[in-house]
Amino acid sequence: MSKLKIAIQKSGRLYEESLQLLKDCGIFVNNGKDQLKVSVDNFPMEIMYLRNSDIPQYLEDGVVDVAILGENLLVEKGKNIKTIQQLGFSKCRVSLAVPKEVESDEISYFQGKKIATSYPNTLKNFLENQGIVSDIHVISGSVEIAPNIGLADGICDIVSSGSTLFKNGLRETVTLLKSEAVLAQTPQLSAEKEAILEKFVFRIKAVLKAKNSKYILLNVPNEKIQKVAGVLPVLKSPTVIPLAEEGWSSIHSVIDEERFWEVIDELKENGAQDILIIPIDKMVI
Ligand SMILES: Nc1ncnc2c1ncn2[C@@H]1O[C@H](COP(=O)(O)OP(=O)(O)OP(=O)(O)O)[C@@H](O)[C@H]1O
Ligand SMILES: O=P(O)(O)OC[C@H]1O[C@H](OP(=O)(O)OP(=O)(O)O)[C@H](O)[C@@H]1O
Ligand SMILES: [Mg+2]
Repeated sequence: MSKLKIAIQKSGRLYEESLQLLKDCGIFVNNGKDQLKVSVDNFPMEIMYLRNSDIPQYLEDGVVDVAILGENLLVEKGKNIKTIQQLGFSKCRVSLAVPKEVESDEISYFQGKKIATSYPNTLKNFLENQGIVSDIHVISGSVEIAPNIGLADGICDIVSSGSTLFKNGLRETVTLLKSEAVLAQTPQLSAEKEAILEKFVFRIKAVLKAKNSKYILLNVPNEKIQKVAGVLPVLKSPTVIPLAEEGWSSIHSVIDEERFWEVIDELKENGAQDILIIPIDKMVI
């Protein structure tokens, strides 16, 4: 029987959460990461631990079937690779930054300037579209140090919290793109592997949906059920269960975590009491 070969990052920003996602999907990995290729007992899958930056090539060549990698890398490598699913972690952006003394926020600042980056293709395409000609200097890491050591006038690199820029006396000016971890696939998959992938993606969707949703329980006087239920953004319609105390009911529903904070005051104003919010493990709808 076929196994779906999945590449995940060997170590780095994506490693922990990629493994956690597999675990949440009920896929239990047998060995530690010292082995570069490991099998799975309870799902037709084989895991390869690779460098994030090598993964696009492996996908294009069909050496691996699917992979979890940073979306920004697919843009950089420009490969013919299909993104199947956004995974919601390792969120970052690729941005231009300048020494904090530079006043300009404009892309025109970079005209004729030297820019250090690990993402030359992304930068080159962006500058071309903007009609800016710069001298791109490629370095593979610690890009933020470049302006301080006189290597460049600015940089183009990954920014998340912005603390690396801050510590190095730099300031983000222009965002080229936003990125997060994605599940991507090789151009050609056998029907058998497609079927395994479909099961895998089904599980991922259930996990992601559950992460963003919460189970909500609240008590309400019967005459206010309609009003409170009207405030709740529900899946279908809320479950209403009578309480032992006459004239009161318990309403159960599922709510987007973000929406909860939006509607909490409205729920209370409309008579909801004893509100409980509970995490959901998996959600299949
Ligand atoms: N500070 C950050 N915050 C959030 N996501 C990040 C951050 N830095 C990088 N990423 C994302 O995680 C991915 C992996 O980054 P990481 O620095 O671990 O590896 P890498 O340097 O790209 O590659 P390799 O595995 O080849 O050494 C990046 O492609 C990007 O999408
Ligand atoms: O905005 P921040 O939250 O500070 O994150 C941005 C930093 O994170 C990444 O480096 P990483 O720590 O992955 O080191 P690396 O260069 O060795 O990959 C990136 O290259 C930036 O330097
Ligand atoms: Mg990095």
